[in-house]
Amino acid sequence: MTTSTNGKFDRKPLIAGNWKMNMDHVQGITLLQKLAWTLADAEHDFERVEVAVFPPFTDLRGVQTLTMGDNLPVRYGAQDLSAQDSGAYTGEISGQFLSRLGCAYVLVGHSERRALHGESNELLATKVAAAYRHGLVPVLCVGEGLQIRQAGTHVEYTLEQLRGSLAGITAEQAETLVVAYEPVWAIGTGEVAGPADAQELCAAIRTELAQLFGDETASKVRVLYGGSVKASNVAQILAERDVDGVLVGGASLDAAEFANIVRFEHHLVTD
Ligand SMILES: O=C[C@H](O)COP(=O)(O)O
Repeated sequence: MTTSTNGKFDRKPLIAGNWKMNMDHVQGITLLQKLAWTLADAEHDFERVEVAVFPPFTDLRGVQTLTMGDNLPVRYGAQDLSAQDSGAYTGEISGQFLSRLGCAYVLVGHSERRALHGESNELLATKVAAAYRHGLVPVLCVGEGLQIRQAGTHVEYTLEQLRGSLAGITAEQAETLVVAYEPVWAIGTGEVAGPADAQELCAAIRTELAQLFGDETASKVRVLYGGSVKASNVAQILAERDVDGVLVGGASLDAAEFANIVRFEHHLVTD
């Protein structure tokens, strides 16, 4: 995109779909084909707005096949990875395997993994390091629950997650980092954070990144918002200065809806 005075448009918007534990390998292919056709019909410019999907592990080989060559420039990643590289870790998936399957990204520390699998900031820092070791870009998820939001400590809580989960990474590694701010109270609930709420936290995250890694690095990091994003609310959220994209759950399972989210700039023109 072209340069703007605030620098936002130096960062290519990223529209990411997290399929969670939905879509088996056959359904996943069908969904991605529908998305491809819809975006092709709309002549979507993937150079302008990047599209990525995060299917279940078992879908990744099929997604790789479908996106090979230049036919479908959708990028993809896994929803988690092991902190280890190989060995006796039954049930774990190495970043090395993901890399060999053509993954560009990997989600790290999604709130569902933090809550359901007890993933701590300390563990997540080792997963972030593993992602970089294997050439994957981590999409680090942070965000507060309802009680913390109601207590008014959401900014400090989220920044603590950020600092803890990035412990040990270098400024050079951080340049490619993606952070997703996802308030837990807005995930799958239909409750969407207002654009001003999203901006407040995304800006606070960028300021913290600047303190950790310097202004230049922080200006390159893409900070996404996630939580009940739909085609009807995405344009307002992405109009905010520090929001560089969205991480979409439920609405990414519907090809037409997700394609409309990808085409958010058209809503800006027509809304
Ligand atoms: O990873 C995606 C988020 O958990 C948001 O999910 P949602 O769009 O269904 O609220």
